[in-house]
Amino acid sequence: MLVTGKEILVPARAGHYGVPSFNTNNMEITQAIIHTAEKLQAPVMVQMSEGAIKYGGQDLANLVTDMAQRASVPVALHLDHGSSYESALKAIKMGFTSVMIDASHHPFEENVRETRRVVEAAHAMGISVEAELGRLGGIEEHIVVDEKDAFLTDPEEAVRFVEETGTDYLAIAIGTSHGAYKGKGRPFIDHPRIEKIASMLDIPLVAHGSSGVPADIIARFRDAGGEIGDAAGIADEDLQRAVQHGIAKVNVDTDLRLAMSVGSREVFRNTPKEFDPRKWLGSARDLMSEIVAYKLKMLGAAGKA
Ligand SMILES: O=C(COP(=O)(O)O)NO
Ligand SMILES: [Ca+2]
Ligand code: NA
Ligand SMILES: [Zn+2]
Repeated sequence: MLVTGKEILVPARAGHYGVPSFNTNNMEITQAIIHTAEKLQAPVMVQMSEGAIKYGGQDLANLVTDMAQRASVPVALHLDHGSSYESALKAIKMGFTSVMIDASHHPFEENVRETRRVVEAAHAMGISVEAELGRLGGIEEHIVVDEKDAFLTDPEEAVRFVEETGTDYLAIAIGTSHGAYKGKGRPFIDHPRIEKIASMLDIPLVAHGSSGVPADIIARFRDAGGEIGDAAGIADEDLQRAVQHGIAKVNVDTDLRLAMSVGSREVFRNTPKEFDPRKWLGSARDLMSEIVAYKLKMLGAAGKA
C-alpha cells in the first residue's frame, strides 16, 4: 500500500531498525525494490531525485505509485534532495507521499525559513517532510560540497531546527557522503554524534550517502569492462549501530546503480550476439534484487511490514 514516509519511519525508529530508501529511474529498478520488499515482507521507500523526475517524469511517478498501491507492504514515494519549495509542491502534485527540502547549504535561518514553508504546505496536504541540517561531503546532485565545506550536524542546532520547522524527519551529516568514493578506506562515522542527536530528538533521523559500495560488485564492474577508482562505502556494522540509535531512513543510490551496470555489462560481455534488451535489463533487475534483499535484512526491515 502507498503510505507517507512518516507512517514507515516512525515505527522504524521506535523498532530500532532502518528502512532503506532506494533511488529509482525506471521500471526494473522499481520492480527490484518493491517486489523484493514484498518477498521479505519489509516496508520500503522508493525515492526519485529531481534528475529522475526530469528523466522519467509523471510516467515514472505513476509507475511507482501504481506499484506501491498494489504492493502487499507499505511503500512511500519520496522526493530526494528537493531543491526548492516549488520542486516539493510539484512532486506532491505528481503523487509523491514524502518530500525532502534540502536547504542545508544555506545559512541556518534561511534553511529554517525554506523548510518551514514546505512543512506547512505539505502537512496541509497530508504529506510528510524530510529536511537536512549539516553538509555531507561528496556530490549532491545540484551542488558539489567539497570536504572543507562539509560540516557535521550540531546536536543543539538540530533541536532548534526541528522545533522551528516542524519537519517530520531530519537528515544529519555524521560522516557519510554521496557517491562511490566515500573516503580512503573505511569512512569515519561519528557514532557519539548520532547518539547525542538521537537522545535529544525523537523524530526519525536520516542517513544519506549510505551505499556500501561492496568490493565484489566493484570487482565484477571492472571485470565486465567498467572503470572505477578505489571506491569505498559505508560498513554494514556502522549502519547497524546507527539504526540502533535513531537513524530510521538509509539512503541508497550508488549500490543499485553499480548493480544495474554490472548486471547489464556482464550480459554484453558474455553474450556479444545478444540483442534482446530483456536479457541485460533482466540480469540487472536480478542483481539489484539481490542487493535490495541484502539491505532489507542487514538493516532489520525484513519482516517488519
Ligand atoms: O544519499 C543518497 C545516496 O547515497 P549513495 O551515493 O551512498 O548511494 N541519496 O540521496
Ligand atoms: Ca544538503
Ligand atoms: Na532524501
Ligand atoms: Zn542524499
